Amino acid sequence: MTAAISIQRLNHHFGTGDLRRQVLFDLDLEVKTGEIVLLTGNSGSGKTTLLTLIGGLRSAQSGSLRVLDRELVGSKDQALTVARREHGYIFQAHNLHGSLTALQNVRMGLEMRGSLDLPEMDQRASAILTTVGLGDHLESFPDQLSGGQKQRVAVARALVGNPPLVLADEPTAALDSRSGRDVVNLMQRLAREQGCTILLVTHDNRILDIADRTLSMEDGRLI
Ligand SMILES: Nc1ncnc2c1ncn2[C@@H]1O[C@H](COP(=O)(O)OP(=O)(O)OP(=O)(O)O)[C@@H](O)[C@H]1O
Repeated sequence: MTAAISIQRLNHHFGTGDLRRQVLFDLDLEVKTGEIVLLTGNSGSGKTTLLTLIGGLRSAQSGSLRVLDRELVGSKDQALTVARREHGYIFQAHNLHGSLTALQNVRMGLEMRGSLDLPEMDQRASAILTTVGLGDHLESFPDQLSGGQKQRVAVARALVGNPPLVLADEPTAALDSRSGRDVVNLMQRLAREQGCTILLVTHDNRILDIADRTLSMEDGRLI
């Protein structure tokens, strides 16, 4: 299997001058295509920083960071924008648009790609919402949905475009154990069906069993 993510000697600093501080130290990591990898570690250990670098949400400074066969260290903003379109993101605070229905929120996951017409986008959005158990809530607005339902909309939006890589930052943190379990089971099932790679940051011990591999970070290092 080829690597979806390949990292060598990755370092990262925040700030400049006297305030410059190193937060990631000499990371090496390979994640294979189709692998589900969980990333755990104490608060402040660097998990989110690593996830945002892999996702092209911030610029990688040194070492090598290859994601889906694209080198991100030294990449221009434009190349990072192109890279970002290939990933699905799921965040703790689901980031749904309050003025859009569940269907319209999920459709946004396809609109960025720009290759499908409206009826086809609606059909795919509605199909994946049905898969996540929200077929009866296509026209619901986020504030008409429970936390678990909103998170399932966010999962549907991240996965609707069949991204080869899904990055998730504490997707279950705001959920009770039953909803959290539903959300990760769903991610796992869709990942297996679509063959995508998942990297998931979590403090949630209840979901460790979905992983092919669990990594831990401490003070900016992978241990
Ligand atoms: N934009 C920033 N500017 C300066 N320092 C930052 C910035 N973002 C994060 N840091 C620092 O980098 C370190 C790693 O933070 P990061 O958010 O990656 O940790 P984390 O493991 O995801 O923590 P948590 O589990 O609390 O989300 C912390 O010391 C944090 O204070």
